[in-house]
Amino acid sequence: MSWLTDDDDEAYSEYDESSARVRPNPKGSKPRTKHRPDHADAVPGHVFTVDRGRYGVWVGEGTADERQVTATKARDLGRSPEGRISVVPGDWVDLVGDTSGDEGSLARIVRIHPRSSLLRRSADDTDAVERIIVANADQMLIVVAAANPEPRPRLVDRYLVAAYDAGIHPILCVTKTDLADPSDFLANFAGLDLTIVTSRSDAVPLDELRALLDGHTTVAVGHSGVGKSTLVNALVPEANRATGRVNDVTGRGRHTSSSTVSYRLGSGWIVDTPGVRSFGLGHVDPANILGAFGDLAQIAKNCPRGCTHLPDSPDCAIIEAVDEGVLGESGRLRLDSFQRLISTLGS
Ligand SMILES: Nc1nc2c(ncn2[C@@H]2O[C@H](COP(=O)(O)OP(=O)(O)OP(=O)(O)O)[C@@H](O)[C@H]2O)c(=O)[nH]1
Ligand SMILES: [Zn+2]
Repeated sequence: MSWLTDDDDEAYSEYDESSARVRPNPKGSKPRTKHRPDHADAVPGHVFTVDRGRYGVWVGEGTADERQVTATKARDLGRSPEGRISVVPGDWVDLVGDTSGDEGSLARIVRIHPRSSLLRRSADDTDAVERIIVANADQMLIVVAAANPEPRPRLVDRYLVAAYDAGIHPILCVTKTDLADPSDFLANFAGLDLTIVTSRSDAVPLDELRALLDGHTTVAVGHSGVGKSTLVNALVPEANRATGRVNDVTGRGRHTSSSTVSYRLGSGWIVDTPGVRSFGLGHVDPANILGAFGDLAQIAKNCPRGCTHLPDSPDCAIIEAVDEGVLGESGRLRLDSFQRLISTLGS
């Protein structure tokens, strides 16, 4: 299956929205950017936030010249045969114009460096139009509360699918463990390839989280009100993300943080996304979803060719294994998750 291979550009080519192509193996080939206007004086930078056509870019990171530059997108960057090109947090870009970072100065982004990953979502499952959330992330921190709001395994499944589809390693962080014991909820994810951390605001496991995040670009996702901002603020005090109160009646948080921002964390980055309420997967190839269910994928090797693994599939090895109790009750739940997701995508 192509999603498993590191060096398979073809698997990604249909998703290319731009001349800045996804290059799954960062150490592989040369940059493939087709449009190469000769901006010999361009300087590289790292996009940390985007706000209404203005891009916040770190330039000269780690040097005495380190500065934050505000930039726009050059017009020729916007004209690509494949369609509109978006620049997103996490992108490495080349800048021309006034790159001083002085008050009121404005630079222009003329190139996007090849991306090692792209995390996308569509508005809903039937919508193939996708939005890119972040580029170059290699980890996803899925934040979910043990209670208030109640954890939803299905939502986590969806994040997992998006992560695996993008080749990003998921970490599940359960917050508010002072309010409820997350064991039953976590049983849903037994056997999956993901790292699990538990947290409570009066005892955030900072050392554990920092060790997991250091050296990585980690995109933090989670439903509004789960305590993601609280977590980001604990990890990156200067982030100063707005934290909101969860409505006691509905369990829903207010939309308190609105733009995606990338913060430095040790030698890595944490990218905080605004309360993503919907996580449509209209752009995902159903064949890739099995990747989020490692134990099922293993068993699926014994399925008949072309097996959809849906309830009516004849001789499906996964269904048989679950019926025989090989994967226990949690295996049944995961098969259920998996089937729900592929049938949602197929409709
Ligand atoms: N009891 C308890 N409350 C928490 C914990 N973490 C966060 N909260 C509270 O939960 C509410 C929501 O926290 P936020 O950090 O704003 O949640 P968020 O996920 O960033 O929400 P948005 O900003 O809306 O995206 C706040 O009132 C927090 O004080 C925790 O571990 N335990
Ligand atoms: Zn099958």
